[in-house]
Amino acid sequence: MSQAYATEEQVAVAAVRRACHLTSSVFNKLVKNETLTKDDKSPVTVGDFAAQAVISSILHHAFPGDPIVGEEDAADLREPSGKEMKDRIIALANEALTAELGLGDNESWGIGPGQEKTDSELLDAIDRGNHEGGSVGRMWTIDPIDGTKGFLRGEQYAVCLSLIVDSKVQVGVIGCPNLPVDPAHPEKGTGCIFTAVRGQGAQQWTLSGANPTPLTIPKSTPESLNFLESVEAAHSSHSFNDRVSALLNITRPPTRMDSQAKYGCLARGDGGAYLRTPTGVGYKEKIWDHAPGQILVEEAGGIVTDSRGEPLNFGLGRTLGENYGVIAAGKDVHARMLEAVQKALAETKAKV
Ligand SMILES: Nc1ncnc2c1ncn2[C@@H]1O[C@H](COP(=O)(O)O)[C@@H](O)[C@H]1OP(=O)(O)O
Ligand SMILES: [Mg+2]
Ligand SMILES: [Mg+2]
Ligand SMILES: [Mg+2]
Repeated sequence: MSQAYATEEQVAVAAVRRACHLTSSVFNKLVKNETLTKDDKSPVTVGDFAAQAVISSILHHAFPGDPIVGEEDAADLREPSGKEMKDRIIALANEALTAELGLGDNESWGIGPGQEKTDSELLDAIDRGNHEGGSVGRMWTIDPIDGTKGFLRGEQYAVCLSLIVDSKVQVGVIGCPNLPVDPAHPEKGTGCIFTAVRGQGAQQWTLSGANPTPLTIPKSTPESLNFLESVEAAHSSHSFNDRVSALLNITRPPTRMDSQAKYGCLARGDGGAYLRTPTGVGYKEKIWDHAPGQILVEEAGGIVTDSRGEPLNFGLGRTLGENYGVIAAGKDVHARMLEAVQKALAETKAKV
């Protein structure tokens, strides 16, 4: 008997790999009118839309009944003013979908030469990400470009996909085209895919889907430990992390990086711990921003909770509900970190 979720993992890797090639090739060709500002003031590019179209189209061919919770929607592209951008997105998505079959690919997933899709098929694929989420049944999450600000700076970003079943993440895939394969050996170049299947461990692959390496979070000491945190101070409080670092006697400076590449780095031992603290009231974390990272860290032997020590709840809808931040670390570090976070939170409350 084959292992649980073997096909889901294979399809997810194929989809993320095609989306990674698309986003990294589009970066060099991006022009000014190919980025929009969304209602929440965050940027979205032709790369985000086209990558969601590609992943969603592949999922629809492989698992037609599965709902999708995706970050983007095609409303702006259906407006007459969005025609130029839409045409570019359709061309990019079709180029990615019709590229030659690679390792593990199957043409029944709607990919390979000759498998062009129509405009309306691809816009519908983007909009199929409108599922409301919930606690029952299967659903996929797509973040076609996580860390769009990092992508636009030419720094880290990630193509993120997960399968959630009855609120529990079962498969997670994170593609990081700009991440060094091995930080100790820059000559090996960039581009990694991280995968995890519940109960089957975590792995790092090359972008072409070769050389899987199992990942385990190494043990840390205060001297070897450092934080992985957002570049954007508006996404996670840098000063709060500094206070937690001080409480833990951490001497190394934090590594700042956009996107769920941080979870990949934690899983392979590039940094000691991931800490994300709300910067104000109102922002709710999205499930697509943490589901693949959570399973990756857990399968690499770590723990992921919020600042109360509770597991993240992926069954509440498109968001994680009220925002209590995220703490992710190896088993030996997590309890100490939780204690320090709670102490720092109590200090903050005492001040106001
Ligand atoms: N105020 C906020 N607090 C926390 N995360 C945010 C906030 N605004 C946007 N984000 C999301 O944080 C994620 C990136 O995290 P990081 O900074 O750690 O890389 C993105 O998905 C980004 O959304 P978006 O995709 O809309 O840019
Ligand atoms: Mg994101
Ligand atoms: Mg995104
Ligand atoms: Mg975004």
